[in-house]
Amino acid sequence: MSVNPANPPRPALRAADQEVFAHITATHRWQDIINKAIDNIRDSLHFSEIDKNEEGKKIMASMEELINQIQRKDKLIPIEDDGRPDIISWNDALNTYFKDENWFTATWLFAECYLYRRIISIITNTKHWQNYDPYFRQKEDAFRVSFSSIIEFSKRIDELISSQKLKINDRIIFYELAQISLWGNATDLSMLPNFGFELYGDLIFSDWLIQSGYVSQVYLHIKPIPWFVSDTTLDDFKWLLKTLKNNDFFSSASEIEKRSLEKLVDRWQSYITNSKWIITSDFFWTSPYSFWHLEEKAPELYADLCKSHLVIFKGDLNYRKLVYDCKWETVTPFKKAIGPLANSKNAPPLLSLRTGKSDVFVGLDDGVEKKLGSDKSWMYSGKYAVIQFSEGNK
Ligand SMILES: O=P(O)(O)OC[C@H]1O[C@](O)(CO)[C@@H](O)[C@@H]1O
Repeated sequence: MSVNPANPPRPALRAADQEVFAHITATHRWQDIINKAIDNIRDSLHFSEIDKNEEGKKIMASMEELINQIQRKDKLIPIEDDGRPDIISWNDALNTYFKDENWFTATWLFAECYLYRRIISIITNTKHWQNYDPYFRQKEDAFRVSFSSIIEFSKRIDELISSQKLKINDRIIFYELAQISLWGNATDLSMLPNFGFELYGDLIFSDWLIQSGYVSQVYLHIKPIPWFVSDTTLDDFKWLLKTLKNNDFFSSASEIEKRSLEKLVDRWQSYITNSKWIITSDFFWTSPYSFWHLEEKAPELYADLCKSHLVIFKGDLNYRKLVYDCKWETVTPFKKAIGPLANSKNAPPLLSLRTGKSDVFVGLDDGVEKKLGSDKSWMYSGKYAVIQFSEGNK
């Protein structure tokens, strides 16, 4: 049988397997995430907006029903059409590969992506809440607690840029910024914040890459819908730039600090105006498919990525999609585990920055797994990270 979403190259991770982290996410984490979204909607109800409130209450009821479906281990049902362009492909994948499966027997990758897509369908199918982001409040709170690091980095980037102009310590700076970008992703919004600092850290890194002259353009691939709580949407991106210039938000910052933030945002906005930063989005990123299917399912996106000198994948979900979220031996070479993305014609050079938050690691040296012990929580604790590279096949 060919490799497909129900038949990954190695046995799939499934929530039904009580030994794996997938099980914990399906039995606890998903419900926490939905409950927080329900709380956010409840807090957004406003006494004067009767129609909107009624709809909000219906959304909350549908989300509660979603929790019940998970707890009862119901079969996965088609996603209600919400008019978004990916709905047909989603339901095709469901019917083709997971028709009689439930939340626990389907592959973890499919079931988890399906959960986030179901949430968005509930919200989109309304009049007053269509563009509501059920995770925005967590993202905003996360940003607030990163306040001092944000200010610190706006000052530091200026210094980095001037030291770069003197061509000092390039390698060290690159290494440090890549690490900030990597560890900014160490936690999850269901536990601790990551959006606030993660996106900011990634933009600081992109800024330096442009300023250093190492790259002339950066494509930032964002999500077309709210996704896995902390993932960045276009609204998040705009909000970040606006908020960095918001004197009220940063009211306790000194004048010098405010000026450094303003300078930073002005530069970032000029990158957008001058097409040095290109913000782009594709529904493939919020599809249930592993990146093994990138070329087949999103040929134009794949062709665009192939033009890049380096494609950087950030985060745990991207890693799971790169390696097909299955039970590889930890010593499996990274390039083997990413399959076609390493060896298809024109495959681009690719770098993965990932802190471990799920049950899959590849590319480890012999003996490393043994050293880390039989308790497999090291894989998903967020304590360990991998930086892995494939030179592609140009
Ligand atoms: O934001 P990231 O790093 O992609 O993390 C998402 C990951 O977090 C988890 O939800 C587990 O905490 C995984 O299911 C998923 O792979």
